[in-house]
Amino acid sequence: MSRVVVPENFRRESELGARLQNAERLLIALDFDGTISPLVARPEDARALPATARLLRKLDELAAATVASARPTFLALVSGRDIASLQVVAEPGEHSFLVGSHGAELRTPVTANLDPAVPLTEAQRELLATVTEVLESVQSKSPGSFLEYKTLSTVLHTRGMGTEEASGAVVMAEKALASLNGVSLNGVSLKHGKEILEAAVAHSSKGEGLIWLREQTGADCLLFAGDDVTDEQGFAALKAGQDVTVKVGSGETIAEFRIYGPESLPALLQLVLDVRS
Ligand SMILES: O=P(O)(O)OC[C@H]1O[C@H](O[C@H]2O[C@H](CO)[C@@H](O)[C@H](O)[C@H]2O)[C@H](O)[C@@H](O)[C@@H]1O
Repeated sequence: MSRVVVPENFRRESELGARLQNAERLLIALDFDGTISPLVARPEDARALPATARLLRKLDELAAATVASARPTFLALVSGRDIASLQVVAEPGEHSFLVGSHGAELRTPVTANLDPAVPLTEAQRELLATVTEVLESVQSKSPGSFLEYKTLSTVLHTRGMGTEEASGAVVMAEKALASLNGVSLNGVSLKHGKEILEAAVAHSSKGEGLIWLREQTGADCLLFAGDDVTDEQGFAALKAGQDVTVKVGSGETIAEFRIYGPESLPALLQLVLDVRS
């Protein structure tokens, strides 16, 4: 069971603080929607809470200042969004690593601002067009739903619909995809998230993204905070008792610690700055 840490207690949570302080090479990896930003009706309207945005800028500066030192602190955003969308809504600093599309897109600070376009194979392009057509048909029969078009996936959003209508739309989409004639769905990864169903043409996970980040940074302690079901694969890839896993908000989790929501994140980031600056 994860331990709830309320902001006022961070300083007394000696174990959490000690791991962050004692790490030689620390990496702070944060999910975006539901962690850095509160969840909102439209994906394009999501933004970091002002206090979080300010502290992320400070952590990005800390990353720049310590990168060549014996005790670096690295920062990464690890999102289900594609990197092009993440750059717009998260406005990441120049010294941050970016993991987009649930681990399928990987950028170091040096490559983060290069062309975000991901080359798709012809087969992926065709498959994405096919699943998108299916989801468009479902969406047209599901008032209140809408689609989000991403580099490697299409997402059916049901936020704002009634609970029954929303689960009906998701089931309809799953059935329609499963009954596609003559199309192999081996290349499709279906991901359930918070009031979304995503059909991706790349198989990747946040766990793979975090393993890549550890290789890139040589971090001996990695803090990962996330709110969604896809973040559980990230928690699973980390080392119990050495790394720090933080579930943001309610819901089942394998994370060791839990905070109430995005509004509690600034206190955690401030603790990181206090023990690492
Ligand atoms: O890994 P994340 O950075 O948390 O991205 C996961 C998905 O986030 C977005 O959807 C969620 O946030 C939306 C805006 O707050 C909300 O409307 C939606 O209901 C949430 O599921 C994003 O739109 C997806 O593409 C990401 O995969």
